[in-house]
Amino acid sequence: MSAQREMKEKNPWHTPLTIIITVIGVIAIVALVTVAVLQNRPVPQKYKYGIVLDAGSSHTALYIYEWPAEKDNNTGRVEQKHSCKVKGKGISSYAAEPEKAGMSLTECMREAEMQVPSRRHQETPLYLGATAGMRLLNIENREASDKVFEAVEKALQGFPFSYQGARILSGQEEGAFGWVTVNYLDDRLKQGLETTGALDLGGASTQISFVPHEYDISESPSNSVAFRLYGNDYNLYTHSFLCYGKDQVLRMALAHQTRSGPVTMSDPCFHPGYSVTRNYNALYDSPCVSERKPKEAPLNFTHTGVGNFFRCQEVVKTLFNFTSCKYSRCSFNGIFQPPLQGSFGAFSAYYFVMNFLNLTDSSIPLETVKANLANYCGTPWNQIKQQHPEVKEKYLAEYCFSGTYIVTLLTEGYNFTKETFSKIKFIKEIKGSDAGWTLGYMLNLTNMIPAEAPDSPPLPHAGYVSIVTVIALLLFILFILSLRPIWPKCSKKPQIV
Ligand SMILES: O=P(O)(O)OP(=O)(O)OP(=O)(O)OC[C@H]1O[C@@H](n2cnc3c(O)ncnc32)[C@H](O)[C@@H]1O
Repeated sequence: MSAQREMKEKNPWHTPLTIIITVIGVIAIVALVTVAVLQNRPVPQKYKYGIVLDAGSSHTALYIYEWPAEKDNNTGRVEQKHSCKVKGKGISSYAAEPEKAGMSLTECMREAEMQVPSRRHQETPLYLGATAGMRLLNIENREASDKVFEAVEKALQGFPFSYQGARILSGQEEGAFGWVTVNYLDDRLKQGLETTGALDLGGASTQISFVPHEYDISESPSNSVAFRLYGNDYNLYTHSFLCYGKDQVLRMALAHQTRSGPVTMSDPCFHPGYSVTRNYNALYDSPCVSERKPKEAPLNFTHTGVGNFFRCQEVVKTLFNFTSCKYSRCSFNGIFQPPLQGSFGAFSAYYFVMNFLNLTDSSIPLETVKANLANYCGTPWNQIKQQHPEVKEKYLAEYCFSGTYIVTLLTEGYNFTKETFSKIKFIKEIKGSDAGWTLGYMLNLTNMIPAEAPDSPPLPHAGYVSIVTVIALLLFILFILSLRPIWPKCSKKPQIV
């Protein structure tokens, strides 16, 4: 009989109910994990672009910025993708032949056409902001300044971008947007950290911007800019000194030393052995010095170097007026300045000059900076030229003057002490983007920095998917456990069917 019976071991879990529950559970988990994986797979990033032309006094530079396309609602990071230095001088130098100002931009604009994907050309905003060179031309000859803008506009409209206009930035805007750039790139604005001040030294103007500790805005309203960024309020102090950029201040120093119209001038700010012939008309051809032109002067004068840092500092100090101040405190020329606060980023010519002189390291004490400058200025011109054959001779000749000016401006002008001097970082760029006003200008015009902090979901996406998956698994296990009463009983004996 037992031979006719078929004996089978029956697995107690093999009931239809448990099989169905298990299959559904497994499908659900696979589905969840698939969704999680698909949601988190890296998708090719799409970018949007913006172009800003910085039409400075000494030259024009083009900057292309990019940011993730799906995040232009204030959360994506804007970065510099490309920059192009326009060949030749700044647009203000084309006052006599304005069309050439427009033409000068062509090469960099063509580069921009290549850099920005063509499907994005039409929606890419293009701005041109002019600074102190055009401010001076506008003061000197309004008509010529308008003509330069006309030519530039015409040239820029010929490119396929969304042209948003060309204008002169006020000194206040230049200072404030430089501050925005530095603090945006350092992530200080989004995180609500103490901000860094911005020191910008151009060719024709210089800017100082920082958030003072205790600050009575009403003392000098024209020096204050209020911002609300990412939910934080900032009362920024900013001032731009026209004519105190590196090139114009040199003109002022030369004008001061040639005020009696000499044939030969010995200059402590230039190396011993340096000697060039300069033209009086060319030197005084700027609103920064034109009124001081000596009545009786020869056509040219011989500019010779003596190379003495301390005497050069005395010359530079004569360019600052410390006698009148109608406010509680001033920097120079009767301009209000509250006490300095926090650390500073110094860029543009501050960086070019201090980098050449190997003085960008903040740990170098102020006294050592001065001693190095004294040594550098005293070095004969021939030796300097031999040591730096690769550097443009115009720049090379001026580093002694510019270094002396920088130290004097910072200490005597802005009142940095030997303690606070070490809080200045000489920088060219931050995280791959150049320090300067252009990025801040574009962020402002495209409303890319919101006044309020954007509401962000409490969890990042990946965290959210993981938590949902874990909870689903737990629920599934609980469900299985809740079915315990109907679980088949295990029997050790084989069942006979
Ligand atoms: O803001 P404005 O005043 O209009 O001037 P800019 O925009 O032309 O000024 P930049 O920051 O481009 O340059 C500042 C100055 O530094 C000079 N410069 C540029 N590169 C330099 C280098 O390598 N060494 C020394 N000086 C340099 C340049 O000629 C200017 O006089």
